[in-house]
Amino acid sequence: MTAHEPTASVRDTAEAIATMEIRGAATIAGAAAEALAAQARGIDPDSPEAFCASLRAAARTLHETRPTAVSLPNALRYVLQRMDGRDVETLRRNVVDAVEEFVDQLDRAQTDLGRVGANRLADGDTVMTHCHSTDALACIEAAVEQGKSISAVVKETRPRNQGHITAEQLRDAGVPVTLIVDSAARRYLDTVDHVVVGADSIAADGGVINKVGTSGLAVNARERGVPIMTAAQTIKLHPETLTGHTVEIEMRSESEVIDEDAREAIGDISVENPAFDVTPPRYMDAIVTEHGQFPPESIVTLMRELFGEGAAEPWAEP
Ligand SMILES: O=P(O)(O)OC[C@H]1O[C@H](OP(=O)(O)O)[C@H](O)[C@@H]1O
Repeated sequence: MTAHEPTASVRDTAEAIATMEIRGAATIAGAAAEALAAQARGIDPDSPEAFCASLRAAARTLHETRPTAVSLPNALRYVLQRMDGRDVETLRRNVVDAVEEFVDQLDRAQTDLGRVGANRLADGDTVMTHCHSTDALACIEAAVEQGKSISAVVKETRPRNQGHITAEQLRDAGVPVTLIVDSAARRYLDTVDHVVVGADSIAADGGVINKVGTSGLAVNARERGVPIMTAAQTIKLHPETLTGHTVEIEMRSESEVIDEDAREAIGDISVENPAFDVTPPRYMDAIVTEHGQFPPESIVTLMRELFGEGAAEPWAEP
């Protein structure tokens, strides 16, 4: 291994993110930051420049895994911007400290936004969920902690069925759960009081990029008069959209949609598997963050406050 190559720990984390063994925007961010700390601890470069080059290379490897959740580059940027010092030991300490600080903030932000989201829920409410979002769950769990009785209708969320994880975690929190197939969502909207989803990225115009199926759910919720909120800590804000960039939607393998036997039996068709979609701001009632709730159209104000006019690549040299 040359000094610039990622350590095994970075390669393992990158592999786990790409295969979705580690998944969910906030969890990916925490894992990527921890991998940078492991890289900082695990190398013995002969100069401060070599240390920095090695951390930047690790950041690139981690970034190349999945394209949509901006929490990943935001995490890398947070840590690398604090990579400061004239000697290797100082640089190492600063990176490790920045990672600890980042992970603390991640946990605190989720707790804080959970309380905000919980205030939107009333005692006796039934909520509908899509996919598995730790930010969305934080809102429901905080409502339960406030003493509210909450029930949930959980969409299974094909093709990877992350709804099963949501169902299990809500059951553990004492929330009665009804699991439904995705196509039953509109029927069950008549029985719910609120839809709560997470986000992988939020664009400057207030568009919410989340697990595919969110936009259809939001349109149906609006048609049924059911309020829908996105729970998203501010590391989900996508700074590059401030300067006109769009968010890349990850296309995943067709093997998640159809197994080999069925594929062979059907023959010559094409299969597509986009992992995310964009919900236009007009179909979302609120974005709930650790800084309070925002109408989607006003999220750009918070974005400018936190990121200025945009952001460079995480590995850009200062
Ligand atoms: O950060 P938290 O709220 O945990 O998750 C946010 C989002 O990340 C997930 O993506 P995937 O399952 O990694 O494709 C879902 O789309 C979920 O809403």
